[in-house]
Amino acid sequence: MSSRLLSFVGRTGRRRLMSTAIKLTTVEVNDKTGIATLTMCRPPVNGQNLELLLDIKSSINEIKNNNSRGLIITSASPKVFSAGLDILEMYKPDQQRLRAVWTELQNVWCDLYGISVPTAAAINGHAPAGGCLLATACEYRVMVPNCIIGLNETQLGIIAPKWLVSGYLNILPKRVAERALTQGRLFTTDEALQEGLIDEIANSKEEAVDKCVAFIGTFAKVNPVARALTKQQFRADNLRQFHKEREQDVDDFLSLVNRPEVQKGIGIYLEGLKKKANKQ
Ligand SMILES: CC/C=C\C/C=C\C/C=C\C/C=C/C(=O)SCCNC(=O)CCNC(=O)[C@H](O)C(C)(C)COP(=O)(O)OP(=O)(O)OC[C@H]1O[C@@H](n2cnc3c(N)ncnc32)[C@H](O)[C@@H]1OP(=O)(O)O
Repeated sequence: MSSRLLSFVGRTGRRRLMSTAIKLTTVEVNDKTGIATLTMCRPPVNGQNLELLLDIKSSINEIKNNNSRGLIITSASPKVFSAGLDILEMYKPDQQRLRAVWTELQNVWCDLYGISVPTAAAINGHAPAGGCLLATACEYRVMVPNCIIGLNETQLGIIAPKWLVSGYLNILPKRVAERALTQGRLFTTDEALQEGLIDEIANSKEEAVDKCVAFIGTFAKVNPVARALTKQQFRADNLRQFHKEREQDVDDFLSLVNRPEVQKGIGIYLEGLKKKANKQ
């Protein structure tokens, strides 16, 4: 939950500031299907800052505890599923906050990757880097046309840690994953379908959600405990490895981001994003 200062003029005519709690995710459970939809709502691009990550984590936990039959993750933004980590969190960072950001990204990944109910991503817009991470943590992906998805870290001069790559390796053949990661390739929707990075294309967000619901529906007649244990068997090795390395991984991330050449690169990248946005 993030707090925002609202400014208003009170009865005395003085401007007052009021702090309100704003949730950056919503959870809606469909009464008929029992499926929960987790929607990210941090305009304009669902940049994963500390508050969004905390809210995603708490929404996943809410879904874990409310007996939902499945989880669909999507975005309230019309063009972007998630632009990945909020780069502002990494530029000239406050060290404690940066540590918390990476720890929460780890938490979101392991909670989403490890949840026992069926999961699907309705990718209703672009999903680079951390956006792709969320989608690949799920069991099924449906994406709208003319968007991009992938792990582009090497393009930014950084490397994606092993746990982040493991989602990719669950889906893509090793040869395709290695080439895509070393190139920092962003796949178009059509390319992603061709390579198997996504499972289906849908013409709208609504259709994407419907297709995710249909996927989750395929488990209706499967014993949920047997399903959950089977999913766990497939994912346990990656999770075990992640838990062994997670503390070292935070230290590695911090030392990488704090390197002067990486800070310089992030500054240039941010400038490029702003210039591009101003041209549009
Ligand atoms: C740099 C990282 C350094 C060290 C990390 C080390 C290891 C970590 C390894 C892996 C973990 C994951 C990392 C990440 O997720 S890094 C983030 C990577 N994300 C990107 O490269 C995406 C950048 N964004 C885009 O390509 C486009 O915005 C996008 C295709 C998503 C949408 O395009 P659209 O045309 O719809 O919007 P824009 O006009 O480009 O953007 C609008 C607005 O939003 C700002 N913006 C965009 N993306 C981000 C972001 N990730 N963080 C912060 N802000 C972002 C953009 O600047 C515009 O702002 P404004 O000018 O103020 O309107």
